Amino acid sequence: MGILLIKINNLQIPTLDDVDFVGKKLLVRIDINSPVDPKTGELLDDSRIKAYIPTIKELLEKGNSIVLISHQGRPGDSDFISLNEHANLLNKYLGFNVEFVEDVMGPYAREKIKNMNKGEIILLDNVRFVSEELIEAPPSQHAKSYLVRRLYPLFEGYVNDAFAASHRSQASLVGFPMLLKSSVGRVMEREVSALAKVFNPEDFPKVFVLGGGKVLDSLRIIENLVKRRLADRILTGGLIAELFALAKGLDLGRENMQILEKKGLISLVPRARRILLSGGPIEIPVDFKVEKEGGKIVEEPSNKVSGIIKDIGSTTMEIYSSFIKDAKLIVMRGPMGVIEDERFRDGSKKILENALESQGYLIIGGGHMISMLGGTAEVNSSKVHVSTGGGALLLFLAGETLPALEALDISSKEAIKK
Ligand SMILES: Nc1ncnc2c1ncn2[C@@H]1O[C@H](COP(=O)(O)OP(=O)(O)O)[C@@H](O)[C@H]1O
Ligand SMILES: O=C(OP(=O)(O)O)[C@H](O)COP(=O)(O)O
Repeated sequence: MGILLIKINNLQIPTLDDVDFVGKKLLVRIDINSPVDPKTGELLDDSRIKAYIPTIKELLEKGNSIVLISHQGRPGDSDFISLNEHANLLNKYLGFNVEFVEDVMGPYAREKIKNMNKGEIILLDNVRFVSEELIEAPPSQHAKSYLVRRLYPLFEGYVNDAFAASHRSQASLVGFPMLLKSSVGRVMEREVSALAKVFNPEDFPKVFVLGGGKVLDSLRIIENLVKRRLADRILTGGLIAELFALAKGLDLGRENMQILEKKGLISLVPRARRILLSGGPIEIPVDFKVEKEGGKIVEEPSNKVSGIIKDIGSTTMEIYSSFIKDAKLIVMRGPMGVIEDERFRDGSKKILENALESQGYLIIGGGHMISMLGGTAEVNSSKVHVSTGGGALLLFLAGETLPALEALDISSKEAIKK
């Protein structure tokens, strides 16, 4: 092994400078999971796709042939789609042909991989089409999965560049490093080194703005932040705000309750209440923008909600903006509302504008909020870190060990046996 290992939380993780990936056939786990328009099925943002171009180019320039593997969405959701469109975008940004293989581990995919020539590149289809991928299990168990056993013998090395998925202990993230020589790619390397530099737990006040739809992840994140006293204020939006509103005893009306129930979120109310009782600095919206029967859009105070909640209201925007203005460090993940609908983008837009104008350092993550940046070219990189991660970013900042990084650490220590 080489010498440029990244050291975090006592883990030692090899980078591409530590491994001899030259002229090899490599499996490269990326995370190009992107927001999707539920009406048209089109990708709403391609920043995660663009982020991988340097890693891919570097590996190809070193004479490797590479097979890209990624997930997209979750079964049952409207963004659970094939990676066909992603392949077209990779083609466009790389400037040469990425072959899209509409299969993950079947005979067709394996044959294609076996017959690859040096310098060729394949994108496999959505790895979550294989049900084993969705199981959260330790690396040793995933190393025995069909997915890993079918694919690993075809490769000479594994690169994990999927920072945004590194909080998942899933087969394509933790299984392969148990059997193949492994390293992180440039995206993962950039994220962990940049975040270690810009996130100073001593900075004060630290404001976290957490919205979006992944409520279970957000609860886990908030529990960590509160336990380690890392946040001075946690401003909630999206579905997580609704959960904390219920935990504070607010009545959100029959329709919102039905929506939350359908998503299985009501059972999380006691957990949210425990966070509040332990003194968690949680702020909830004082008003919401709601859609009433017949499609009328109005703002309603949080204690008198009757329509379906779709965004934060304008008084909340003002209050949240004042907290953001005074912050030394702002961490933002997940939109304030249903941003796929133009009528409910204002809350996220206003909060983001204020964060970009503030004197504080801004760390922003999660595909949906990043899509609101409209291309990161204009962002001042000395004041803003645009992360490819959302949940992974927050858990990393909150001090959790991420399973995919842990697997690479185990892999590097076991390398001698490979
Ligand atoms: N009040 C709300 N009700 C339902 N869905 C919401 C609400 N607010 C935000 N969302 C949804 O949350 C989703 C984004 O959440 P998430 O995937 O957690 O964010 P990110 O991709 O940025 O990490 C969007 O599809 C958005 O429509
Ligand atoms: O988009 C992702 O996470 P994020 O919404 O927290 O940024 C990752 O691709 C992980 O996806 P998952 O949360 O369905 O495991």
